[in-house]
Amino acid sequence: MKEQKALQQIRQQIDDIDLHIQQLLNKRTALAQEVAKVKIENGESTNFYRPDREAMVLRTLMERNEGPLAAQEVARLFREIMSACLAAEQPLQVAYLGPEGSFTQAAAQKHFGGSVELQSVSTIANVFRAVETEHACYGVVPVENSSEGVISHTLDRFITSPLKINGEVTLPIHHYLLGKAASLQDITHVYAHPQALAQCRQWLGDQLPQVELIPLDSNSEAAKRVATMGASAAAIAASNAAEIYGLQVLANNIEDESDNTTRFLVIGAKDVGPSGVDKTALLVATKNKSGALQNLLKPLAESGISMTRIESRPSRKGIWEYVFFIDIEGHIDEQPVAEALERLEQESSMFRILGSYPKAVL
Ligand SMILES: C=C(O[C@@H]1C=C(C(=O)O)C=C[C@H]1O)C(=O)O
Repeated sequence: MKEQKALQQIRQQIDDIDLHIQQLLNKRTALAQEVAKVKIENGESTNFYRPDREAMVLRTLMERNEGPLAAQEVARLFREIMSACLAAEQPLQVAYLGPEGSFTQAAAQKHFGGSVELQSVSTIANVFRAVETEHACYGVVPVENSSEGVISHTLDRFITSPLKINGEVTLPIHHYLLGKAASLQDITHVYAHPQALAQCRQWLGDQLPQVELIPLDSNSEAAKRVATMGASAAAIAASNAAEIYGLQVLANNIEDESDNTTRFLVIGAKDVGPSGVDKTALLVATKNKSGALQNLLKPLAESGISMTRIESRPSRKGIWEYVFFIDIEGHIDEQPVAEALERLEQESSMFRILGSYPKAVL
């Protein structure tokens, strides 16, 4: 009886707080709508998304958090609040490498929250096209995996696309073997994206040494296909693909590296302002790979700008032997970065800034 009363009192307090939270959320939404009005008055387009501002809001929340809610949880909740506020200004269309249930969809959701309109697109090239043709405001594509390296399809599209990098998302990746087989012995074919096949190479070699491995455009495409096939077919995909396509989980966490992580890029048509903790991606070419590369990178080293990644790819244009994808820390609007890049540009035969964007917060 006493316990019941105590619970009742606590729940009354929770109800009161919920009322306040709800009123405050509606006030916050109304203010976001006011921001939208001001943006329209200033002649901005109806794309109100500001990744720099959102990153700043999330970082501030995490820094000042005193618990008992974990900072990561607070950020996740506010990610959703901002997503809802933005949708109340104007819903965003975001194209991602599908089909439904793909890791890229999970990355898009993690970055934009649940209130955006997600559009499933069949290839990386089509994600770029959807944004280039303004069928979507933003796109999300995978760019590198911690165990398998770079996704060259994505990098190669930047050589010809005018789009900018507006953000990054990192996602821990766990692979599942999905299908209808009663036992692993019944499986003769395994379908998946080449990256997933590579990330599970050892497990497949140990557990299914005889099967034929068939590469497809995406893991969820593999799950979708396997759903129409007999019990000898299996797919490697994310766990949520099992539910979406009505398949059984035959084995879980089959990736060879337990800390397997994929990094995704958010692409858009516009530049993003500085958020205080940013990265800049460059596309640079030299005529002579070995000698010129050192000169190219000297301005960065001399300005103390840290380079977080360099990747070389064949230029595909014939004029240059190689192009380099370089990631550095800092935003192009910061003076030391701008100065170093000006010098770097002088050393290169082609130079493009693919975008300055906030470092992933979540
Ligand atoms: C409200 C704004 O618009 C959007 C919504 C935001 C929010 O809910 O805090 C932040 C940035 C924008 O994506 C704004 O620009 O401040």
